[in-house]
Amino acid sequence: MAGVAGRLARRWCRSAVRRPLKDLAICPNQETARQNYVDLVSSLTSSSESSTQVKPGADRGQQEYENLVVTSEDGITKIMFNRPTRKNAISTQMYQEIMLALKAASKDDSTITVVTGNGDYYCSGNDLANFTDIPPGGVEEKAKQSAIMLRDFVGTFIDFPKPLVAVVNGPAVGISVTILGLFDAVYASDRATFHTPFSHLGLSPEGCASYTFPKIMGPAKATEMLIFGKKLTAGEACAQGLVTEVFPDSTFQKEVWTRLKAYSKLPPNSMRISKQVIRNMEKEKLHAVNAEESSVLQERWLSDECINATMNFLSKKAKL
Ligand SMILES: CCCCCC/C=C/C(=O)SCCNC(=O)CCNC(=O)[C@H](O)C(C)(C)COP(=O)(O)OP(=O)(O)OC[C@H]1O[C@@H](n2cnc3c(N)ncnc32)[C@H](O)[C@@H]1OP(=O)(O)O
Repeated sequence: MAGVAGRLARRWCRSAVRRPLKDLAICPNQETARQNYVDLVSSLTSSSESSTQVKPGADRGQQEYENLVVTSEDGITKIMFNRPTRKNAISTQMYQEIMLALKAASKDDSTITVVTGNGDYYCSGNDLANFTDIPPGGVEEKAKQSAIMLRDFVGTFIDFPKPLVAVVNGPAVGISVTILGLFDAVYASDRATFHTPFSHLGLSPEGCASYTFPKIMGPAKATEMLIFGKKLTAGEACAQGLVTEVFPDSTFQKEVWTRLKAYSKLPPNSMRISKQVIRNMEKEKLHAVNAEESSVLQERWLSDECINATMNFLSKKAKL
């Protein structure tokens, strides 16, 4: 395994050159109730003050990321996955970039944050080549590092303080589907599909889907997705409550962005506080679920079922 993995790693792994990223502090997401009240009243009573809190993107430079395009305009920060030739598969570096981009968005002056994909896919999930980059500590160490990264990655979505919207422009696979349960709205093109083939890959659910999916769609439908790997159309995902609304692909971008621009003009503090009210009771539970899922996956990654499925994909013997 180590020899094959090493050869595949050399073939697959990206250059070690990393573009430096600005060190971004995490914005405290728990203000005092008093401050929230003062902010909220200010935003509702003073339109001029509210507009200073939501500056359009003119004064914002575009942050440099290797695998994302992040822009901020009209009160909306857009985080776009940008590895279209890899169907926007999430590499190790990309997980880090997404976390940085979300942390930056959580404290910028936008009101809404949108996640979307560049090209024909929304995202094909975890980059299966991530597991070929074996550290000196071996596969056990790799599994441990991956579990920590996964827990941090999903935790960033759990804690995200503003309305978070997914604009699902095409097929979505794996972790890009499971974390949708942590978004506040999901708009999908009718070209999009939703696929979590964990059993096919010898894996188990992450992204808190083991908790959010049964809650959203009921245990029986969640089983079909998370255990049997049933791929849903956008219409099916909408009927089951995972997707907010489906649009024809021909008008998808225009319709969704028109709507989001209107929503972004709503008072930002009010939206943020409403999100807290809706989500905060669940946060502790979600972090516990995230920790448990990550720890179970740490074991799964070392299983023969998972290693064989990954090797089959990387050696071009299998696709979904
Ligand atoms: C480590 C931290 C956390 C891990 C969390 C656990 C996460 C779990 C998951 O996300 S499970 C889901 C994993 N994803 C997959 O299994 C998808 C694998 N990809 C495919 O089956 C297919 O590529 C496809 C169905 C998505 C698209 O098929 P097709 O339209 O025929 O395109 P290509 O296969 O030719 O794709 C183009 C190019 O991209 C490479 N690629 C696509 N997806 C991935 C991927 N997920 N990982 C690695 N590489 C991917 C594909 O191999 C092609 O490469 P090539 O041009 O042949 O070199």
